[in-house]
Amino acid sequence: MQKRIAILGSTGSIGTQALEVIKTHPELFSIEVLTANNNVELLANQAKEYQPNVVVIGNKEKYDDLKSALSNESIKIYAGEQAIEQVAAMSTIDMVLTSMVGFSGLLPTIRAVEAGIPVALANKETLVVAGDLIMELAAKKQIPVIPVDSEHSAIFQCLQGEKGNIIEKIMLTASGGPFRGKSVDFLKKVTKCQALNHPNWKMGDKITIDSASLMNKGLEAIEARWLFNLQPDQIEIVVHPQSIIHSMVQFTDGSIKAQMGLPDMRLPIQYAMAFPRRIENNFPRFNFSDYPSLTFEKADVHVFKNLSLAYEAMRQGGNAPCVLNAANEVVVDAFLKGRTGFLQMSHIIEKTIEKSTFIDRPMFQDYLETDAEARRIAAEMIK
Ligand SMILES: NC(=O)C1=CN([C@@H]2O[C@H](COP(=O)(O)OP(=O)(O)OC[C@H]3O[C@@H](n4cnc5c(N)ncnc54)[C@H](OP(=O)(O)O)[C@@H]3O)[C@@H](O)[C@H]2O)C=CC1
Ligand SMILES: CC(=O)[C@@H](O)[C@H](O)COP(=O)(O)O
Ligand SMILES: [Mn+2]
Repeated sequence: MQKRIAILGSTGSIGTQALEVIKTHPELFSIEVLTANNNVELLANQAKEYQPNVVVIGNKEKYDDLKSALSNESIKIYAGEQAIEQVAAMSTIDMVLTSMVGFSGLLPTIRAVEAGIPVALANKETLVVAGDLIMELAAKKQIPVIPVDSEHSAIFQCLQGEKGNIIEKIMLTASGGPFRGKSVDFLKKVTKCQALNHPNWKMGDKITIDSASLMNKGLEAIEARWLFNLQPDQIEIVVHPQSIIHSMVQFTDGSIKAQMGLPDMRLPIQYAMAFPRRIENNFPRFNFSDYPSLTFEKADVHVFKNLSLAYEAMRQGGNAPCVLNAANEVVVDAFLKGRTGFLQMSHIIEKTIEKSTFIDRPMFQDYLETDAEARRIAAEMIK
């Protein structure tokens, strides 16, 4: 029986790789829903090839273009944020892959979980913003949230077969990004082009900038906290420039399990979609002789302030990670548009956290308001 998949963000890096996996395994997966924000051309081509029941374009202004591109197909076409939310809860879906970027993933993820649909979660920002509410809802509904993010997939894989409260700590590996080992002086002058040049992974622009600033690792620590029910002190960052060990779990008896392989997101995507099965593929295999040394370092939290900011927000709790995320989305967008410098990003995030209203025990509406307030505050500092 095929698993009917909804891919939210099918035109992005994760979305297109998920479609590659699905294409190789038509006996296991079919596409029920595809969504994108602006990229009508790619969405329409994907729809023609994979014949989903429904496609949605987030930007309503693109609806007519999508409709005419798909005029010869019998595919339902919708537009707008709310339509994405609604399709994420369709009863004909067996799994939602959240591969849209940023805060935009929050509401569709909640709708999917509310509707009792298992989630393969790539969109880490969703858990950074409201991990407490989402994991509580998922537990209540007994719905699996299966990580796609490579580090979290690694931990999830290490935990298979283990029982009880057995995690002493986890070690999230970080490549260190394109600026590993560089000084503050160097970072003052780095360009968008340099920051987008990730040493090991080809990803969307937003996460690539996050990797360069180490905010990605901060967001991943918060993501791990919620996925695996950990305290901040149980989450350690280990810089591993080769990105071969995708993360590790140290158990209460001191034993460490690691998951490793070449950096290829198709593997964690496939693992999440096929879970609990492991399925075959012909992805390139890791060969030890190609990597005579796998190395490990400490992260430089003085140069890469984002990592400390994220840990502080995680420790502070409440709506602080939501503020951090919103400010980060604003500054990354500004950096990509050449409107702020690389180091200013951390400065603006720090100031936004200082100026935002702290809420100790936020409800869902508080998160929406926090996100809006933090975006306003951060944007003011970019003008
Ligand atoms: N890329 C990777 O290897 C990894 C990514 N992740 C996480 O996965 C998520 C996706 O990353 P990635 O694939 O790199 O991102 P991309 O930028 O490549 O793709 C983002 C996708 O989301 C859509 N999208 C963007 N904004 C909106 C919006 N406001 N509303 C609806 N849809 C939107 C885009 O549509 P359009 O093309 O039309 O703009 C596109 O389909 C992120 O949260 C990232 O942190 C995690 C681990 C690895
Ligand atoms: C592929 C993936 O999961 C990314 O989140 C990756 O981890 C980014 O690399 P960094 O370790 O440089 O952040
Ligand atoms: Mn990752």
